[in-house]
Amino acid sequence: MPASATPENFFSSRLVAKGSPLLIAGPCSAETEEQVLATAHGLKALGRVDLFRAGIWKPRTKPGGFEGMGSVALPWLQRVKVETGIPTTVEVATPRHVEEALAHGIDVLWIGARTTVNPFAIQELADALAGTGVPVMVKNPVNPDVALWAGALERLERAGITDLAAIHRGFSTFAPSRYRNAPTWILPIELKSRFPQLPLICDPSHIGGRRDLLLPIAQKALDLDYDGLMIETHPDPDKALSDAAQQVTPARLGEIISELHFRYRSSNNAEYLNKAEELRNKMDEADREIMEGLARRMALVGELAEYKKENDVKILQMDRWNEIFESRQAWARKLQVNEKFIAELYKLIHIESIRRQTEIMQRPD
Ligand SMILES: O=C(O)C(=O)C[C@]1(C(=O)O)C=C[C@@H](O)C=C1
Repeated sequence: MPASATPENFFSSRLVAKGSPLLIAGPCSAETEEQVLATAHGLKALGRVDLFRAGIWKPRTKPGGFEGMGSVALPWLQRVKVETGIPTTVEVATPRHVEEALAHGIDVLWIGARTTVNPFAIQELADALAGTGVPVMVKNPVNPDVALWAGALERLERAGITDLAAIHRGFSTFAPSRYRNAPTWILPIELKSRFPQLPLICDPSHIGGRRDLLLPIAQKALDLDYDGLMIETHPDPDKALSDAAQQVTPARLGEIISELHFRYRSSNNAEYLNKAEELRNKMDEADREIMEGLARRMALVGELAEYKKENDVKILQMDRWNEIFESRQAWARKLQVNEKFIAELYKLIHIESIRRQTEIMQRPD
């Protein structure tokens, strides 16, 4: 997938040159020329912003909200680049957006979560982008579907757009959550394992939806080896026309960045390497024991299934299952293992046990 670092590759070359995560910042929406320039100069003063973002065309959930200033705001971004030297990025959702953004010298484009879900829209964008050589960032689709995210990246790559990055902005969910969009970290990790060279950027503003969550989310992303952060900033966040609760001033962004702890991928310290290896060996042993325990359990399930079959007894035993489900969580509490994790693990074990028993019950004698 996406090309490895070449000098003209926007993301990789900046990452290599900087040696630390990329920082993308700017307002959720461009509202006025003054607001855009005030934000940009505030960010310039931090001295570490790599890319200035602003929403020009805003896909809103409900009609009647602020839908962005549209093309009139593009010259404001041109001024940002001239006055601060920071390259700019906007969200594009249609071929017309691509054309207008490129005509105004926008350096990088991003595709939003509501567009990534739609392969027709992505294909139209890929066709419009073909041959432009413009760097593109692809946000995750709103629904937790890593294949759609990967599919969008592949469509762009097939159109010859190889200067790509992915943005993790969280996923919609019905379940109550402290987040605006559930991070579901396992999905970006899955994307990373499919495309190891692809820069991965976290958008804590859309995941958290609240200023106080920016720091912990950004820290977690850095600890998960993300390559960059995109954080919304506004000179007067409470008065922002969109997403007021999640925006921070450029000065606050500076504080957040200084509070972040930048860790290393690994260490050359011999003592660390020895100790890590020793602990990993012990973890290998623990995993082998877990596996042996699971194999023993599944063999017992098989024996029980044969016996049930002989005696015409059903697979599902709700009382026994409830007892197991409760008692294993109690054991977890006692052993200080995360109860929710054990609950999820036992749901999987139950499903596997049922699958195994079904196989035995339905096997012709
Ligand atoms: O105890 C049983 O009857 C089983 O079938 C075993 C088992 C389990 O794996 O623990 C599986 C299915 C039942 O719903 C309850 C428990």
